[in-house]
Amino acid sequence: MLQVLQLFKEINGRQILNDISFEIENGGSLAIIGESGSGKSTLAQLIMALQQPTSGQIMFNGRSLPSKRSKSYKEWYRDIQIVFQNTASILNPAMSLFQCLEEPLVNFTNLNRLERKHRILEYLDKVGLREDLLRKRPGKLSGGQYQRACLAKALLIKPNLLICDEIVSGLDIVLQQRVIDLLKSIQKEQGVSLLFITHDLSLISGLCNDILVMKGGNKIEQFHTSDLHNEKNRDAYTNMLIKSTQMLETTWEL
Ligand SMILES: Nc1ncnc2c1ncn2[C@@H]1O[C@H](COP(=O)(O)OP(=O)(O)OP(=O)(O)O)[C@@H](O)[C@H]1O
Repeated sequence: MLQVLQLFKEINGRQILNDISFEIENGGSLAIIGESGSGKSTLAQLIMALQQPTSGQIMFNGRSLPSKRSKSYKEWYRDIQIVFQNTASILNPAMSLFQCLEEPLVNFTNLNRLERKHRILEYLDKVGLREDLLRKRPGKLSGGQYQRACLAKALLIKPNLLICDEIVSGLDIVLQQRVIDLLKSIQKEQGVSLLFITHDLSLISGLCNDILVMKGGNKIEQFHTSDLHNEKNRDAYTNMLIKSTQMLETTWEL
């Protein structure tokens, strides 16, 4: 279980996160929504131990957040994987896609060469990429292929928690749906917990059990996804986000 307790983050005297607490049960899924600059990515970076909080606690399956230099960092990083919005630097441009995907398997598993190859082919298929792409350098992949390759890289070591930070924002609507469907089936098959960060409410239904709304570094509210449209119980800010999503969808249909 992931537990985030009274988390504060200050950068250059500015409060970026202000008393954030939430939990994700093993196999559970939480969407974090909020406008640009609300602190969503900073929160993800803290959970990945890429930055340290000013105060507060992050626990995963009973262990505390390690510092990046500590021995337990490797274990933390094996259990929690992240796919970023801006993925351009995730895959080493000097390696083939096969080498990029093999790297985490070498670092985090005891699989032999043949087993690694099978695992890579299995996940390549899951994300809908062709085998012949494995010989290519990441720079030769299209944006959608690159994003899906990053997802395969994060998933093939079978993490317990996957953090997705705006991972479908740059994709067209067909690819967006494909990635969402993939996440749903991976959740079902592997029981991976999911923290799905987005500013787009329309992506969440059927994917996440709970929604946490953030604004200006503060947690506005958290509720079950089925209560999203229960307008009377929702904060005015959440209702405003819902309305703006509906307006965008209507414009799209016209
Ligand atoms: N290293 C940093 N130095 C200074 N300010 C920072 C730093 N990192 C984040 N911020 C500020 O913290 C606030 C929250 O940023 P963050 O990227 O976490 O928000 P976000 O909700 O993920 O936004 P987006 O959806 O646009 O990615 C922003 O105002 C940002 O400018």
